[in-house]
Amino acid sequence: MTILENIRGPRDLKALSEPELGRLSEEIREFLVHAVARTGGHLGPNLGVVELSIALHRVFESPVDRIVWDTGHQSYVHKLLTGRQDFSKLRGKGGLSGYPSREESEHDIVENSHASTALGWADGLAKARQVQGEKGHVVAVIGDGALTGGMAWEALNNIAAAKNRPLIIVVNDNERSYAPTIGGLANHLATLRTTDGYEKVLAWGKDVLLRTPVVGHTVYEALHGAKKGFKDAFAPQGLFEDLGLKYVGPIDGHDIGAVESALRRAKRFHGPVLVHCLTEKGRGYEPALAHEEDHFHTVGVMDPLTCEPLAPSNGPSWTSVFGDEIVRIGEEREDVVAITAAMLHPVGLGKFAARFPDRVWDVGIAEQHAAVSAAGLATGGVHPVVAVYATFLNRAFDQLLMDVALHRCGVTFVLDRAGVTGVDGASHNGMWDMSILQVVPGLRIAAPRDADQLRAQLREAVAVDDAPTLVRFPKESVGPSIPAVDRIGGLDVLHRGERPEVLLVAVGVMAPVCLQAAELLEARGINCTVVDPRWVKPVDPALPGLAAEHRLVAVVEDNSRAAGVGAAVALALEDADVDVPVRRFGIPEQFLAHAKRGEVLADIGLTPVEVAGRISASLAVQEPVKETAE
Ligand SMILES: Cc1ncc(C[n+]2csc(CCOP(=O)(O)OP(=O)(O)O)c2C)c(N)n1
Ligand SMILES: CC(=O)[C@@H](O)[C@H](O)COP(=O)(O)O
Ligand SMILES: [Mg+2]
Repeated sequence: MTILENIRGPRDLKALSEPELGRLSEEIREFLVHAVARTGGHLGPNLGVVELSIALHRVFESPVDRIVWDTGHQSYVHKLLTGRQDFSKLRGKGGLSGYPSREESEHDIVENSHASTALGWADGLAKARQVQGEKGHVVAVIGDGALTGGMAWEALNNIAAAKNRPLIIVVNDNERSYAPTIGGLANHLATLRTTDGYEKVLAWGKDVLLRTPVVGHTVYEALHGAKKGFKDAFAPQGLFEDLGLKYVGPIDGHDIGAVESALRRAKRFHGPVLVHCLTEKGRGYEPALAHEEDHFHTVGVMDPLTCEPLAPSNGPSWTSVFGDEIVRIGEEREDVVAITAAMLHPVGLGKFAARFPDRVWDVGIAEQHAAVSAAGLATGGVHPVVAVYATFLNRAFDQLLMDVALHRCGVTFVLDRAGVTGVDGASHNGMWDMSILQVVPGLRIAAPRDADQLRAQLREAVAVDDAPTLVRFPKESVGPSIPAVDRIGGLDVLHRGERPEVLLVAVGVMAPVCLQAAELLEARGINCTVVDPRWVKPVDPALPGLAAEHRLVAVVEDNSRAAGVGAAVALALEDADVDVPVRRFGIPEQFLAHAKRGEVLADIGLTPVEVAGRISASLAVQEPVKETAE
């Protein structure tokens, strides 16, 4: 039995000796590399928090002490130490989530994988403790990347104001988001990282002075309580101390003893305290440390020895098609610039950045700033392309509405991971964009069905300079091109049956589903028309008239059913006094459990069989069409 196998819960950590803790760290790293290589997941971030997680669970008494993980992608070690060691189906259907999960454990609190929220959660938890007179510590673990998010500073502003409300912030500073963390904060953290003199002097002072009879203790207390000036001489605390937080660090985040000592000091402090831990993303696994792009932030299924991907590639991804086309556009249009929120490569801007380094900005994990800055860029005379994952645009809704759209700024948003993403769980699905953005006046939304359409719609989008535009596509390989057989208004006709009864409106990647559903229906004698609107907002003016020629309209989208494209089409028919029934196929108003994208789509009925079945059933209950006299 390994030491790790004997850890059933945090209590089992308390009695381990220093050598045993060292062995445990090695066992955990060995476990992580092999387990995550088998399933895919956040290998780099978790290799970086092995000692930190062990120290946290030795010093604090979770779940009475509340430990909140920001973003939560780095909670695998926490899971291993809190009774969850079956990683065989990590992020898979019925297996462990890749993020904290209340359903899995009482030790887990925040399931939201959107960064920069942990300090806000901790602020609330600490206030609740204080109001109820409850004992127990509140600890928030936040990465240096997540600290670049505005919400973290809103929380810090509140936390620092409450001098008598204990709250411990552990900054897991590995100097990276995916890429090296950017901005003034990153530079400040770097300053703190390189001036650890104060801690060393303090450690020396404690060691020597406390052994010095009579005066030693007094001198040590004086040293320890030294004014800010003394401390600044060794480690300019600046930012955090000026905010009113006690700063402890920088601490070697891979030295369990040092981290424990710092956490115990923080524990004794009756107010907000920040413990700055220096860690290494990918620690202990050379291929991760050598991976300059992101230190194996997320890996697919791979051979742990060679790091060769083992999952079959099904051809180019939507991301790569976007990444190549935006470079071509950048060659033709000097005014096109790009913005990423700490995800340059994941959103496909790596090639653009290499080609046009002065025309791309990484704003940190700051989607709201990205949108407002884009409004400024557009007003300043250039055309910004803001590339983010669909789910993360949610937090920039107000900025898109009130800064970009209200001022009719020519900004193009490119949403990757739109629709069901699957393995990253509920908060990662890009399922809300085409619902919440329906209410943005002037915004135009495109959903390409294949690579050719992505290229074309992206070009159409960046050509608009007096309104925001948005192009969205999913996390999967791009399928084969789907040619149009006709065009009606702005609608691409993909299929036109004889005397069709059903109009299938295929939104983006749902085109193959609709074409297969049409085949199934026609096998039952129900002929269909299948159209791809390309631009789903505003609804194409030709759609109501086309709908009027059919008995039923079915809108199929990889987006929430509520207030989605289907709802917009129904409204357009109503406004045109076209009383043809509309059936909406999309994602139900649920938080979807983690599973593969295909599994989730099947579970929610976004398959040809389900769509055809529902349409057939709808027609069956309709009044039969009266045959008009010949
Ligand atoms: C709002 C938001 N934007 C982007 C992401 C994507 N994302 C996940 S982890 C990560 C980097 C986090 O860096 P850091 O907080 O330093 O944690 P580390 O991975 O270094 O441990 C990013 C950008 C996210 N989860 N949330
Ligand atoms: C935690 C987080 O938000 C990202 O790391 C995300 O998990 C990446 O998702 P992809 O694997 O789809 O790029
Ligand atoms: Mg980091």
